[in-house]
Amino acid sequence: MSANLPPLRPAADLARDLTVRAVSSHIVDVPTVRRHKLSSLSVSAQSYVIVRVRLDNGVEGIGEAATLGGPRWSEECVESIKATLDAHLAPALIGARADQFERAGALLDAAAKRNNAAKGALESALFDAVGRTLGVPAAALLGGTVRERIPVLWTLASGDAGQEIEEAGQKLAARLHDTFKVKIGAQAPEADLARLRRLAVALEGRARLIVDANQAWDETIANRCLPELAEIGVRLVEQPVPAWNLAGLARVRARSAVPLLADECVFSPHDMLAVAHAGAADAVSLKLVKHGGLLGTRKVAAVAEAAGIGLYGGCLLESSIGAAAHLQVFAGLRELAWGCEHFGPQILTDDLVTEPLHYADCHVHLPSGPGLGVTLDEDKLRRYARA
Ligand SMILES: O=C(O)C[C@H]1C=CC(=O)O1
Ligand SMILES: [Mn+2]
Repeated sequence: MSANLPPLRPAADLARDLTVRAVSSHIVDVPTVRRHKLSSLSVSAQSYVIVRVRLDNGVEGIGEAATLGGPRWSEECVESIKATLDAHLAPALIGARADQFERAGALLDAAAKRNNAAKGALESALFDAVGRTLGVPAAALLGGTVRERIPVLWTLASGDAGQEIEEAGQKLAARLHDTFKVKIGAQAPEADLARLRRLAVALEGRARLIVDANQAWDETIANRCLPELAEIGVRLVEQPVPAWNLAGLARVRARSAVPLLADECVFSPHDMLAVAHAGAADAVSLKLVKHGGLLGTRKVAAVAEAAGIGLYGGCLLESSIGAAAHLQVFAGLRELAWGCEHFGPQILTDDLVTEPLHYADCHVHLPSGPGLGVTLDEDKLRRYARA
């Protein structure tokens, strides 16, 4: 053996080092810079559960479960996530090997049905801890990267066209974003169409627009509005009808000149397969909170890829912790045709990490450090932790 190489460590040593020793979780509430209005909810603060996993080797990994408006975007809220983590998911992982990600997933699935946001946070923390131990980014543990930065859009969601035009103008001027997702469905369809027309005229030639109805419309309204959205120049329409109505979504898609993006109707790989079979979408929004972690996100992406359905890097307004976990997955997907929407860290008045994600030239950059690539700021955690 060369004198320069460190001696190989016995496998048993490494296994013991990587054993999960402790898991803890904290609820935090971080204010947003302005009110963010979706079809069925509105928030002025984002609530997360921050999960910390400590290994036998002393290394700590972090993960984040995001929610939007309590249990109104999906069924999980920070209170239920923390309770499930503390009582069921964490005990299932204590003593397990952190680097056996697939096995850890099976243990979590055996301990609790669904609860995908909670599982996603815990699995993120495992990837972070193992990556930090080995000195490699989580993306390397998933097969490596094909890109180091990703186009990132900004969401306009105050509901006030004047404010939204001004906000988009600022983002364009700073070269932070040139694509905007407009949240619709909180008001009558005609009012949203008028708002979109104003935005399209004000931003013409400078920006691309997509819309997200968050399940607000029925099939009839969708069929009535989609031709007008096409005329306005909207590039993509996200979840126009309820998640349960796949057949309706497929019928809307058959008549639509604008591509459709599946969001709330795709949590599991089985959901993705059903969307593919129904021909209900052109693209899918990938999110850790829906797919239960980095591996689950890869599985949903693989089904979409097999069906020729495009990939879009979705978010739930995560801080830099949750956003970084997403970027570790997105960086390794061969095609990410629709870019991503991880603007979350920028809509918060403050972040939870020592060095927030880097945004420039309408892209968000994959952080370069080991694990998730970001470091928890203990002071911030204390400041925003719920009493
Ligand atoms: O897409 C959603 O439904 C959730 C979220 C993501 C961006 C945003 O503004 O809301
Ligand atoms: Mn959506």
